[in-house]
Amino acid sequence: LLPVDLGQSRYTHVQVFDGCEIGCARELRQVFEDRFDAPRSSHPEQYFWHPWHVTLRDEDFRARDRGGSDAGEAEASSLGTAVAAAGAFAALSRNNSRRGTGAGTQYSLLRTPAAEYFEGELFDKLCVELAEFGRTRLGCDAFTPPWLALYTDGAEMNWHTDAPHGPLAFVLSLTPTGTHAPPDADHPSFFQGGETLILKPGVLDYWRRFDGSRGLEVDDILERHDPTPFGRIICFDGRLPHRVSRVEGTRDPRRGRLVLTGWFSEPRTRADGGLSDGEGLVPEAARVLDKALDDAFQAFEACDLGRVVGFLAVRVLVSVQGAVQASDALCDTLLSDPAERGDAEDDDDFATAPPDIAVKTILRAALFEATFPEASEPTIITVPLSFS
Ligand SMILES: O=C(O)CCC(=O)C(=O)O
Ligand SMILES: [Fe+2]
Repeated sequence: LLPVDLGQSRYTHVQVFDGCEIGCARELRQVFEDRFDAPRSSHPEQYFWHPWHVTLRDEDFRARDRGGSDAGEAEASSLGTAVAAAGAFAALSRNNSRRGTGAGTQYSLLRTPAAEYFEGELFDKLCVELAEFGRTRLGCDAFTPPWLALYTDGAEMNWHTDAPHGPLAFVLSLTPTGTHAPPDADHPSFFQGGETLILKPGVLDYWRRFDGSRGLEVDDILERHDPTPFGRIICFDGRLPHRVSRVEGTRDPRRGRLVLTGWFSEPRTRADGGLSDGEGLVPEAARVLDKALDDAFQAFEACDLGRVVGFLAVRVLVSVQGAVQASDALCDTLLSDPAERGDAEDDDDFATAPPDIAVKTILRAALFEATFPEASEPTIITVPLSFS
């Protein structure tokens, strides 16, 4: 589990945070509840929801080709549009030959941009808290405009990936504890399903160490994350195929699955403490960090490591004397390209292929060699590194 010393860090595809990481979660929920207070009258705020429904019929593929919900268009306009187009586009293979399934559902749920649904002040608070959560827990303090998504009976998100959106997807549960239970659970619930299902990373490397002596069952293939308890945050590598299982049961929005979702994105270096200039590092310290990173990158090249892809957020602790005392991974989705990885490794774990580990070992060494300026108090630096 992260954070852990860089030398020990391994690809971590999901991190789950229970407890009250987002302090305003209850207020967000309350706003949602309040909108049901007078069900027989009508207020403008009651009309925010968009029924997002994307099928596997030809027309919905054609709509994408026309640019209706297309990443090409999204890039040209706002980030919000990009997110709107996101799931649908990412879900469909870039290979245009996939056509004519004819029926079936890719996405079917209600959603609305959280920035529209919540009033300015509360939304600002949410953004501050999400940024703080991302910064301290994951090393990412920027995120795409979040969505509020509502699932009642029949709603689902079919299998897809979100590779282009940012290093980590997040799902904050605003679903009351106790409303959900898996099928065949011992206790009753308002709905079943609505779980975030993620294909296990090992399944994606299926043939590498194929064991024909043993059959796999659902828990060997999929990882399941329940939509409750309330306040849970699931952060995962959106490059992995994932879905939200179909909700069955309640049609009452108050008893369904309500989540706030988005992607942490555009990370930048942050510093807190003696060497901070408020956000980043003071120039003299920034030069030391740049030099250490430069050294590390030169060493990667000299070692001719294979291709490594993913995201690494490193938290560096610097003493008042300027010595590096710790370098921990907060977020680690680094993987080696199997095509360049060879078969030399003896580690059973798909995630622990050598080049990505070498990257971290080298980086750790370079950071520990750095000497930062002296300061009146220790400094915590968060360094986000994207490898592509
Ligand atoms: O709600 C979830 O658990 C996942 C949401 C998701 O995959 C998405 O919004 O792309
Ligand atoms: Fe997704």
